[in-house]
Amino acid sequence: MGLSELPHTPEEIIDDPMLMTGGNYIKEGLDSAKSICLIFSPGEKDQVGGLAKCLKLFEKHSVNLMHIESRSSQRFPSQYEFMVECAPGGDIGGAVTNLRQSSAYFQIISRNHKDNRDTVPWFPRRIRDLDKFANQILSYGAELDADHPGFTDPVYRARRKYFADIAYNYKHGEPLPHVDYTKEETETWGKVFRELTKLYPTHACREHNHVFPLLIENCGYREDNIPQLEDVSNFLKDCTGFTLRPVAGLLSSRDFLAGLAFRVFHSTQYIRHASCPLYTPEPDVCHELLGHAPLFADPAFAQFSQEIGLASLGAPDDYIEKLATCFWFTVEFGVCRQDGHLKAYGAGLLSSFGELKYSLSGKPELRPFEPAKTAEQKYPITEYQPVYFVAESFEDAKEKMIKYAHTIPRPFGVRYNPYTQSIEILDSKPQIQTLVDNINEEMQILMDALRKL
Ligand SMILES: C[C@H](O)[C@H](O)[C@H]1CNc2nc(N)[nH]c(=O)c2N1
Ligand SMILES: N[C@@H](Cc1ccccc1)C(=O)O
Ligand SMILES: [Fe+2]
Repeated sequence: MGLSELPHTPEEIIDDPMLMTGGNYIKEGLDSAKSICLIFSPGEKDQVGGLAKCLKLFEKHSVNLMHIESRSSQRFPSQYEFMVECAPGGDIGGAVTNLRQSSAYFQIISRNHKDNRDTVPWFPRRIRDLDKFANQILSYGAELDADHPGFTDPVYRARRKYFADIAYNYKHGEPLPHVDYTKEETETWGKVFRELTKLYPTHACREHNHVFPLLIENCGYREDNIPQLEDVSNFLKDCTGFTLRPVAGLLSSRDFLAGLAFRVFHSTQYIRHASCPLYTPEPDVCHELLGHAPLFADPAFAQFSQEIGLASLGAPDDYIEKLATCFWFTVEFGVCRQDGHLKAYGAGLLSSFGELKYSLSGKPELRPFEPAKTAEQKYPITEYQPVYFVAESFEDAKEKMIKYAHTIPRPFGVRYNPYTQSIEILDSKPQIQTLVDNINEEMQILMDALRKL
C-alpha cells in the first residue's frame, strides 16, 4: 500500500483540523506486530509545515505509514511532537537517517526488535494500545502441549472459541462482557472453590486471607457462582485503580508485564476442563480470580506490580526473560515465611488445590529467593514446579524484586500519568521540571494536612 492509498493523505491530515488536534488518528489497517514507531520533533526552524516535510521524506523512501499522530511536545514546550508508525518494507533506514538529521528530538521504538538491535522494543504508551495484544496469545496444541485436558473435547473447544472471540473483540473502555456459565462450568468452579477455601486458612499468606472475605461480600465469590470479570474489575478499581481486561489465553511475558504498567491485569474468562479441577496447565478464570485478584486489591501489592510493569517497558528481550522468571517464582509461584510457617502467596499455587498442597508438603526443593540467581532458573509451565523459592516475608520478596527490576538498562526513565492513562518517556529537562513542580504541589498538600492534624 503506497502513501497515496492511505485513508488520508498527509495533505488531508494537515488541512483537517479534526485530524491535527488532540485525539487525531488514522485508523490502522495493517498488522502492527512488525511496525516501527518513530517519535520526533522537527527542528525549531521547521515548525511551520514540519510534519508535511517529514511525510514527504517517507514517500521519497517508499515507506508506508500506518498511523500518524501529533501532540504538543513535552520536551520543547513551544513545539510539536509527532509519532508515526511505519509498516515494514521500503527504505526505512534511509528515511530514518534523513529524518534524524533534521529533528530536534528523535526516538525509534520497534515492534520487530530482533531485526533492529539498536532500537527500543515497542511498548504500549496509551492504555488503548493494549487493544493490540488481543491476538498475540500462546494456544494449546501449538505452543502449549497438545495433551491439554480439553484438546479432544469438541464441546470444550467450541466454548473456548466463544471466550476467545470475546477477548479478541474487546476494546478498551467497553464494559467487560457478562458471561452465562453453564451448569458444568459452575460445578467445576464450585469444586475448585470448595477445596481451595478449605486450604486457604492454613496455606495462604496473611494478605490473601485478609482480602478474600471482601470479594465474597462484594463480588459474588461463592461456591455456586463464577464471579463476573466486570464486578471484580469495578471492585479492584475502587481499591487500587487496577482494572481487568479479557484475554484469550497465556500472553507473552512482555505483553502481560506491560499491562501491569497501566494497572491493567489481563484476565482469562474461560474455565479449566471439568476432568481435572485440581490443576490446569493454562491460566483460567479460577487462577485469575482466586489466585491473582485478591492481591491486586492490596495497595502495596498493586504498586509493586505496577513498578515491575514499568520496569519491563522497552527492556531488552534477555531482561524481559529474567524479569518474567522472577515474576514466575514470586507473583505466580512464590512461597514465604510468616510467623515461622511456610505460606503460599503465588497465584498459581492459590488457584490449584493440587499444587497448593504439594508446594508446602516438604517434598519439593525449596531455595531462598535471590533475584539474580532465581532469574536464571528454568521452569516448566504445564506441570507442578520442581523448585520453589522462599522469601523471608512477603515484604522482602517485593523489595528484592523491585531492586532487581531497577537494574534493567534503558536509555530513559518512564512514568505513568494516571490522568491521561499514558506512559511518559522522561528524557528531557522540561519534563523533569514539570515532575518536580508536581511533587512540590503534593508537598504543599502534605504540609497543609500535617498542620491540621
Ligand atoms: C510474566 C510472566 O510470564 C507471567 O507468568 C504471565 C505470563 N502471561 C500470562 N497471561 C495471562 N493471560 N495470565 C497470566 O497470569 C500470565 N502470567
Ligand atoms: N496451574 C494453575 C494455572 C496456571 C497455569 C499457568 C501459569 C500460571 C497458572 C492452576 O491450576 O490453577
Ligand atoms: Fe498468573
